[in-house]
Amino acid sequence: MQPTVSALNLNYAFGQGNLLKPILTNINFDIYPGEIVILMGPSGSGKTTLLTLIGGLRSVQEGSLKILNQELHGASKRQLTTVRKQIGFIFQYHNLLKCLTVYGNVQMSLKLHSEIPKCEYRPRAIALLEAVGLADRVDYYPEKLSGGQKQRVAIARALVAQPKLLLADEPTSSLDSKSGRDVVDIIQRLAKEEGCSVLLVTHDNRILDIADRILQMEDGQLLNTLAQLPHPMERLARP
Ligand SMILES: Nc1ncnc2c1ncn2[C@@H]1O[C@H](COP(=O)(O)OP(=O)(O)OP(=O)(O)O)[C@@H](O)[C@H]1O
Repeated sequence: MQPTVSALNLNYAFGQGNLLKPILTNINFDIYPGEIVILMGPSGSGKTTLLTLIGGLRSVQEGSLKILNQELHGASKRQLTTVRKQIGFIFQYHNLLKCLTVYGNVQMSLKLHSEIPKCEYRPRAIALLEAVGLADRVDYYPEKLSGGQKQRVAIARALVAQPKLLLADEPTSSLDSKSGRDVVDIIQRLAKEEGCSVLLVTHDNRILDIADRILQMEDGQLLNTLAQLPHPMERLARP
């Protein structure tokens, strides 16, 4: 089984010369198809930086980072765009467009994919909105929705094009505990149904049970490295 994400000796720094500030040091890990991995660690330890590298939103400086078999180190803008299109993103604040309805926000993701025929936009978007429990809010504007409902629209938007990888940065931090629970339950259910790998950054201890694996980051290093972890096939084989 090919990993969805594969990081090898990955280093990253902000700044240059005397002001060089190492942020990520010798990061090694893999994420396999269908796995849900939670990334935890103190504020400033480098979690968001790692997530944005994986999402092709920053350039890899040193080491290897393969996403869906595409090496991001040295990748062209075009290659990065192609990789980004295959990833679903969910951020702390849903980032919905206020001027578009719920349907319009979800449909936007599909428009990035020229291979998806226009006639499929509506049925696909509605199916996802039903899956996140918002079938009756399709034509609403975001301002009429609660925080939890907005975040569920963001999930639908992230998953509607059936990405192989979902990156979520603090998806529950702006939500009360019940809405937060609903949001991660939906992420877990849809990810498993679609065989999508998930990397989720959180400080929220209440949602750790959805993880197949938890990675701890401290001062830009992963504490539990790949070498100490069982291979996913081994885990699956256990009773
Ligand atoms: N654009 C930037 N330029 C310089 N330093 C930065 C930049 N962005 C982040 N940093 C620094 O990099 C370090 C890691 O930041 P990062 O946002 O990845 O941490 P984090 O673990 O996600 O933190 P939090 O949990 O608070 O979101 C921090 O010390 C931060 O100040």
